[in-house]
Amino acid sequence: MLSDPAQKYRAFAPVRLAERTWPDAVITRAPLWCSVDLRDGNQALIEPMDPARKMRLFSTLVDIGFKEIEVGFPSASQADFDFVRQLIEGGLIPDDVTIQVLTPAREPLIRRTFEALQGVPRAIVHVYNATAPMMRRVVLGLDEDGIVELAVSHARLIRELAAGHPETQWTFQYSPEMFSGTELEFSKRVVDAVTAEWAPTAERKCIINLPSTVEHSTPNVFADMVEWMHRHLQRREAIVLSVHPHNDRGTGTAAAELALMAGADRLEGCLFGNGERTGNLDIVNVALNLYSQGVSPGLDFSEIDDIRRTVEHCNQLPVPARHPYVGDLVYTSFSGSHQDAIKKAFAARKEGDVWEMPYLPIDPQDLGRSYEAVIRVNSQSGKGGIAYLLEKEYGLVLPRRLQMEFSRRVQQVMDLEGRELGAADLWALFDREYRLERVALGAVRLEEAGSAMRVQAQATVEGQALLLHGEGNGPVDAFVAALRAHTGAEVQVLDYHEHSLGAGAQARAAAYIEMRVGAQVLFGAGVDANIVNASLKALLSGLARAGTGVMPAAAQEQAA
Ligand SMILES: CC(=O)SCCNC(=O)CCNC(=O)[C@H](O)C(C)(C)COP(=O)(O)OP(=O)(O)OC[C@H]1O[C@@H](n2cnc3c(N)ncnc32)[C@H](O)[C@@H]1OP(=O)(O)O
Ligand SMILES: CC(C)C(=O)C(=O)O
Ligand SMILES: [Mg+2]
Repeated sequence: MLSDPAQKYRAFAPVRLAERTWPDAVITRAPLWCSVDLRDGNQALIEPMDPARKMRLFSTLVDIGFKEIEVGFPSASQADFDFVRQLIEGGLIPDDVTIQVLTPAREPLIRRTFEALQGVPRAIVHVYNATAPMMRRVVLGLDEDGIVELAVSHARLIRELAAGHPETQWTFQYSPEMFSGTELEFSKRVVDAVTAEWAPTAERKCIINLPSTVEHSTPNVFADMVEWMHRHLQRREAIVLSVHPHNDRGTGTAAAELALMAGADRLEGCLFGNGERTGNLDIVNVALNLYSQGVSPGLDFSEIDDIRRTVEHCNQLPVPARHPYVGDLVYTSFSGSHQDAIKKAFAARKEGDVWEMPYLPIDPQDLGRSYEAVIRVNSQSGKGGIAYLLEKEYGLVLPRRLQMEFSRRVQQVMDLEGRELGAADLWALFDREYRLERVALGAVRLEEAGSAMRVQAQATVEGQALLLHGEGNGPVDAFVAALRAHTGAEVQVLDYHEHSLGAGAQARAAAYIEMRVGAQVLFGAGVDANIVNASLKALLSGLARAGTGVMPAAAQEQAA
């Protein structure tokens, strides 16, 4: 890299726009959307879509709700020409959808474009030519007058060819290519000349599309340029003002949103931002940004993963894991403090509440995503995330101090294995740590003895059979007395929690008991169909975890 990049690169000149209004504007309704996936997206693919892929993407775009779809560049190739014919001849264009096709301002290519459109009920003919100074000089070798003449003569040809097919409802669209790099006064001059030729009316508008063919400036400068055009263009009332941002600086979405605030009516872009170089505007991003503000985008992304799969198949390009709203990881928190806040916010949330969820700008379920991936546990996670997963996936509601105890165990495993632990891993670890499978109760007899309760129980702990006898003021107290007698250790219950797991005939109880065993304070946990047995199992679990010798039943009998 250069130590002084100014030797090679020029700063973009700001726009002198007095009293710009866009900074105070608020977007309260969706723009008109036009998908250019099948044209700008397609022309940027390593392998352009085959007809089957094009058709699949077209029908997905229709299902999403796009009413304007640029379906190709029919004069570029036989494949694009045939695709347009297939749509028209197959009657595959829904009545509320208008197809759009792109052509350069070149006579043979415009004529070929009209051939492709024969018999179409409605169409947008989109013509472009270079207007930027560098392109005028280097590509076309024309001065400003020459460019205006080029644009107007081809606009005229389009009007004339369309007039020959009154059975079609035509809309004309013009793009000064590299609007983002063209002097504003000159963009206006060309556009005004084109609209003078087309003579649109408020009832039959034309579309003027302002592309940031290459993104050169901060998005506020693009917004100034759009507002300038919005204010200065002739026949504005007869124009649908469209923008077509690309994403070279990574600010395509910002540019599109600020352009809407600056007076644009329509956005062109691609699903998940496919397109030339860094891509076209990501329409999904803007649409869901609107949705997150309570504005209906008029596009349906309820099954966003299905759409992503289709787009990946058609484009043969992956959508990255961090991609806004759709990437695999975009609703996932790994870090402890985020998980803690999400868990608490879910617990505090009531049906019908406005969505106010830390770290989740929209509800993943609205896009067909489950909450499963919201929290994932790795070495950056804390107790909140672990507890969330066990609760969401296995119904265990761990008391806070048990969460802290178990998360230390999880951390040890994580440090050892250095990998992410899923809900099933956590459940397996919980099961192992709290001996859920390794504590069993056989016959348990409880009987009242005056005001006391007497218990006699057969149990198996870590493969050892036990016979337990004790008396206390309730089943738990009596069982604690039995454990005390059995182990000779001081056993004391410090805290007790239980809840049901599941509902109906399959319901079980989970019990968590914080206990002192000798000098140790720790938790035991038990799950059983019977609530008392769940508690007794929790006591045995704690005892086993404490490592206090549990005597087998045979040895016990001998000792007796
Ligand atoms: C910003 C955008 O996305 S614009 C859309 C871009 N998309 C595409 O280009 C995809 C489809 N394109 C194609 O298939 C081809 O480029 C075609 C069929 C359009 C044209 O192919 P070719 O005729 O072989 O020309 P090629 O693309 O190589 O070069 C363009 C030529 O047209 C000239 N040209 C460009 N615009 C115009 C114009 N409006 N009028 C006259 N000539 C023009 C260029 O100067 C160049 O001329 P040269 O060959 O004498 O130097
Ligand atoms: C043809 C035009 C609209 C284009 O794709 C661009 O300038 O990016
Ligand atoms: Mg483009």
